[in-house]
Amino acid sequence: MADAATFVFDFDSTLVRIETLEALADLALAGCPDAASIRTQIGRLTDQAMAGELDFGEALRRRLALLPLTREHVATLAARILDEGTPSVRRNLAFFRDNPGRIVIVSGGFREIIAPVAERLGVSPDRVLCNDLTYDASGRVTGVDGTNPLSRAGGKAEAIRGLNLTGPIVMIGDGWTDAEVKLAGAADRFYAFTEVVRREPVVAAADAEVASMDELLHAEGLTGRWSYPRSRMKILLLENVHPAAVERLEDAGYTVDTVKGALDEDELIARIRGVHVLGVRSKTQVSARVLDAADRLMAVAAFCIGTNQIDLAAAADRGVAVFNAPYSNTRSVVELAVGVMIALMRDVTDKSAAMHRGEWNKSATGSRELRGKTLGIVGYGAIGSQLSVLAESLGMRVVFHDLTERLALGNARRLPSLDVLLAESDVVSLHVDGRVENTAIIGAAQLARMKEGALLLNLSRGHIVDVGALSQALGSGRIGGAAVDVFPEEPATNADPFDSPLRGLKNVILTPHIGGSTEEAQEAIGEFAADRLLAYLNRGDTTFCVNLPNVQLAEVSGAHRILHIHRNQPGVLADLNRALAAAGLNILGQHLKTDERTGYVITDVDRDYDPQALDGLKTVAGTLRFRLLY
Ligand SMILES: NC(=O)C1=CN([C@@H]2O[C@H](COP(=O)(O)OP(=O)(O)OC[C@H]3O[C@@H](n4cnc5c(N)ncnc54)[C@H](O)[C@@H]3O)[C@@H](O)[C@H]2O)C=CC1
Ligand SMILES: O=C(O)CCC(=O)C(=O)O
Repeated sequence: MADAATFVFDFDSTLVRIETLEALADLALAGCPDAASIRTQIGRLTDQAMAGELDFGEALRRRLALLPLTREHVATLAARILDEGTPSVRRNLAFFRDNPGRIVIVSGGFREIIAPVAERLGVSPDRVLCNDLTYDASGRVTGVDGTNPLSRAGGKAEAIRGLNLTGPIVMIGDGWTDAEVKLAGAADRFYAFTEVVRREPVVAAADAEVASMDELLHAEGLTGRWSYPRSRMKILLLENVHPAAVERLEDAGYTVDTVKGALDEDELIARIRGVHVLGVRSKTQVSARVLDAADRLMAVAAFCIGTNQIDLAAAADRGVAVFNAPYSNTRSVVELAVGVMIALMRDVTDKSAAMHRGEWNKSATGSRELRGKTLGIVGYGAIGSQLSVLAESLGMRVVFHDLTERLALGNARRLPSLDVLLAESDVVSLHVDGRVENTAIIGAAQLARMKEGALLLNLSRGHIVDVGALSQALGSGRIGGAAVDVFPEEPATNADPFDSPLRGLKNVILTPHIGGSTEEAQEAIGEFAADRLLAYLNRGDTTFCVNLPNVQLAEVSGAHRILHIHRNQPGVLADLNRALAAAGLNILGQHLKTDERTGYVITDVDRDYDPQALDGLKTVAGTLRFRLLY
């Protein structure tokens, strides 16, 4: 049988996320007046050596000579070096512990610092190849042991050869001295490790680049902490999603790309290949055509409440989960609705505009209080019912109409139809969702049923109102004023122009779809939606998913998890379990949840199985998507 590969790891910026010598310089130079200039010189020498521009041994000697380094400084760094582990190495300690005979550490760094890390990783001292510092009688560092090949240029290749390893040798590191090992013929493969630092010449000289231990193990066909390297999973976030989301997703190890504005269908089709997760807000249309072009897509997140911009059924039919943030901007919309109601009642915006033109018009005519007026809320969901509470506390009477049964809060009264509500209300506020059937539910006929001079608010979706009819009703004075935040056609970015028949009308407040645009709401949405995505990607949890059955799941522990999304048709679970049994997989736990369209089966199995056995599961009739998680 062929010998298994030996993995030879560099230390600085590979197994740990620091450059040892720079950390020692920080300690040795604390309080030194020339610290900044010495540090700059040391940093430059390190970079030159790592990029292959300066002989390594020469750079090491020059750097040590610049430093008043003592045994205490070295001991201080050694005491805290375990805290400096590279994140993906810390995640994959099991790989090191399970393969003690296959790991070597080779470094131009120093034994006192490397030893604690080697011990934690289970690497025996004879497989730790590094420099030994020399000290004078007072404990000051004088240099390194010059007989050690690692104190010289090309020393890594020589040191590795000295081990007389059999089988393939795989070198992993971030620096030029690591690339040299392969160039000198002392390694069969060289991976440029770029989790901590990415050096172009090193990447260019490598057989492949790996941005984490997970990618390395995946590239070498080995089992790591995760079933798939997260850094290879591409997340594309459009429409200026809050940085809190980017941070959360990147911290979890995923690769995130952002785009400031919305993309149109063709632009999105051009960008979607290779994307595993797409994040949008209200403007990007995720159509069946887009989903067809998506070859890797697993999930879409609407970083907002509305999901009418996403073809939910088409996504479900392709096994793509869709999430939103149903409550994170609710309060912001409600506060804006209250604000514009007061502003319309008091004609604030027209009066303010007149003042800016230098006109003083102090008059109470047409200005009214909210107190005692009737607010008609159309759509008594999260926003509508929250508005109901605030409006009552301002002294308004609240009536509402909803298609489904809703709990009337406070003294709010449910009305049997939209028409009755329109006839009773002094202010009508629309908070229905953006389903296609709601197109133009407020048109000329409905406006004609409203009280003379009543106010209309639309902070839901643009297509709900026929804006041509509204413009006529406002122009004729039939409707006393309107506040409109959403439009049938909205510019894709802030740089694009806006037009509407509502422009220039008296007592009309137009806002650029900012109902949910507060700092608080955007941050909360970013965090919530990112957490939902992570729960789905990392453990298969579909809580709050709007197009697949919701299943709440704990972290996978001591098992492998098989996620199977299928068309809801007879016999799928039986077929799946037959396939699991045929593959000899031992089931530890299983959940099935279905809706009228789709089924979702989660099966936790013993880790001990032949991975090829899983192929049979993908062929179960009705399968839409299959995923393995651990
Ligand atoms: N302007 C903005 O920035 C924002 C706008 N929105 C919009 O507000 C909408 C509502 O949000 P939520 O209250 O959280 O949604 P929700 O789903 O909790 O409530 C919507 C309610 O409308 C009802 N409904 C639907 N069609 C109806 C109809 N024709 N007649 C009567 N009732 C109807 C539903 O039964 C439901 O109770 C969102 O779907 C979104 O389109 C949401 C957030 C920010
Ligand atoms: O500002 C946004 O992203 C859209 C807000 C919105 O309309 C929603 O949450 O549904």
